[in-house]
Amino acid sequence: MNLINDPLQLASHGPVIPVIVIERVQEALPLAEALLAGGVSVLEVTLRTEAALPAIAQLAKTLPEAIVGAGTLRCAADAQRAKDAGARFAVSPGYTPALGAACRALQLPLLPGVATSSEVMTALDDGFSFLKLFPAAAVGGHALLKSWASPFAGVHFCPTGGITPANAPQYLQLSNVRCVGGSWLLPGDAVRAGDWARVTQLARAAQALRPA
Ligand SMILES: O=C(O)C(=O)C[C@H](O)[C@H](O)COP(=O)(O)O
Repeated sequence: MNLINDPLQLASHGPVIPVIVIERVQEALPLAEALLAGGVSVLEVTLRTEAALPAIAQLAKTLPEAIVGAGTLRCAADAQRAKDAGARFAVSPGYTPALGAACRALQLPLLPGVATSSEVMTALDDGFSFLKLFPAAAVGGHALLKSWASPFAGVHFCPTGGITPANAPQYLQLSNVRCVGGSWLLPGDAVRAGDWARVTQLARAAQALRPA
């Protein structure tokens, strides 16, 4: 798999990329194993917690069957940290040319966040055509993506933010949506309780989601 030349391959592993927040490093391995057991192998670990980078490093080393990436990149330094930890891809809530350039220099495939037509055009200018719509539901969701299909033909999206198992099939049915992102596979109470069977069950259900 060559994610650098074709980040869209991230979407070929299943319809849902889980957005993961790791509070304690020791949760990372059981949590990732639970997702893998449910068939979900592309894992976005957000750089929102202290535990994120050590967790990415651990998962990258111990779970070669997982494709572990870093989320919430906001600047070039984040890209460097993600790469150093062993992330194989990166996701950002928004886009700046500086972040795009840093990821390219590091050969770190980037799924950049966009919320407006101008941001789509800025990302396209810099060679990114697989984009995360964020925060999807808040900025127009399904209707926005449908409106973008024609002017932005050839651009693919991973809507994230407000996606649920109930509305995911409608998003997946859009011609310009290749996968969705969401945090629902990892409910806080299940993670705190170590209820990994529930995570596996949610992962399996997510993996089975189909266009409406
Ligand atoms: O931290 C980031 O970079 C993010 O991407 C934020 C996440 O995408 C959303 O928090 C997921 O949204 P929910 O699935 O509605 O919980």
